[in-house]
Amino acid sequence: MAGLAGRLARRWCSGLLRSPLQVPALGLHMGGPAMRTSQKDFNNAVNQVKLLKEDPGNEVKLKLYALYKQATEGPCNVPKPGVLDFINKTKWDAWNALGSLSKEAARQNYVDLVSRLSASSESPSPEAPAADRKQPESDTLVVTSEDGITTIRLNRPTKKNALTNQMYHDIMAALQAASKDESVITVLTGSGDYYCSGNDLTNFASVPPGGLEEMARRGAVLLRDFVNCFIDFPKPLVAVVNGPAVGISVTVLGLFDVVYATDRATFHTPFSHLGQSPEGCSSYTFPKIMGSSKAAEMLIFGKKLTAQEACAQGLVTEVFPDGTFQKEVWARLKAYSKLPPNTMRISKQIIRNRERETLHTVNAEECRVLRERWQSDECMNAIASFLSRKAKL
Ligand SMILES: CCCCC/C=C/CC(=O)SCCNC(=O)CCNC(=O)[C@H](O)C(C)(C)COP(=O)(O)OP(=O)(O)OC[C@H]1O[C@@H](n2cnc3c(N)ncnc32)[C@H](O)[C@@H]1OP(=O)(O)O
Repeated sequence: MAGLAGRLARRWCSGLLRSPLQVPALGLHMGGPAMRTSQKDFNNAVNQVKLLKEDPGNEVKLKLYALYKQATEGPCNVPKPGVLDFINKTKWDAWNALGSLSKEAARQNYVDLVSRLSASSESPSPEAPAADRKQPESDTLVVTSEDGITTIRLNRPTKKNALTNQMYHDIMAALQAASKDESVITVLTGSGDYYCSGNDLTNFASVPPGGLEEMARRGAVLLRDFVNCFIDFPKPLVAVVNGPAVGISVTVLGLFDVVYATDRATFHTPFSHLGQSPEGCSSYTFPKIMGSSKAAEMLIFGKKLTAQEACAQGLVTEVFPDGTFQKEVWARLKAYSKLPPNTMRISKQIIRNRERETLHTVNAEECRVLRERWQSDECMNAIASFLSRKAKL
């Protein structure tokens, strides 16, 4: 499943390549001073776009759209679409960002861009990174099993391992499989410089036919099922936090048995900034782990903890220098994986079982509250700000 903005953008961008940008036909009035780019060059470039062999990606299509509008209509002169009209707002932002660029310069830029795209689509370099090409969904999670350890690796480093809807499903399936496989320890970790940047905010951009209400209902069901998998996981569960962690990737840590972190990691739950409320049972586990006032500072005010602070508060088991993190942690986990599996499982059960029912109740309540939050103006505005690149943490 693709995210909201991505999907919306893809939908209009694909139309954009089929018909000349879904804007008025090219009966252009391009008089004025001598131009380096003739109307014929420009018309040719518009036609050439439709013949590109490779999809140039959404960013480029957005650039083409904006240049086309500027070249044909001049500076953006239409009212800004509403905050929830994501597609048109993204297009408007791109056009508006060209400011007072002249029609002539926009035409030239458009022709230059198309000519670069045509050249690269004629001679593709296999070594060139396919930045705009979408990875198959299955690549965003990599599951391996070795030395008695099943490792579930978030593998979307270019998006800081933000969790798409598909990834929630894949992680649930991986946990189900790991609970039954031969391994004795299960590890969750990330690829690249981040552990995980939390929920992919574009998940909220795909508003289904039932509207915001239906989107919030589906989100709450998915979140509840996802967190339940952590509550019920029967074997020792270890987080190897290889970098900064945000949102839901932090809150579920309270349901892990052990959390190892690089000293580069940070722990951030910016729910108030996003008009959202705590999940992952953190409204229960965090006060229990670190005391209610420290938990409030994280969950209400969004205080970001360093790895050392998170360790001092009991959320992290141990912090390692980044240079030796992987080596030290995996050596230790390999040694632990030689311990008797049944004994470890039984010990986990006796530690966790007492509060399992409570955790399910907490999870259900947090999802109920979030379902309402996701329909609030505060939340929608925060997400729209992020999607329009105006805000980040
Ligand atoms: C089923 C629903 C369940 C819902 C459960 C609810 C969970 C709540 C949460 O998880 S709340 C937390 C949500 N996360 C965020 O708010 C983080 C948003 N991201 C950022 O603020 C920043 O990206 C950053 C601080 C994580 C990293 O900043 P940096 O400058 O180092 O890197 P970039 O911003 O350039 O990021 C690289 C690209 O990755 C995209 N990206 C990063 N995080 C997310 C995200 N959470 N959602 C969507 N996209 C994300 C970012 O947009 C860049 O993409 P681009 O290269 O295409 O521009």
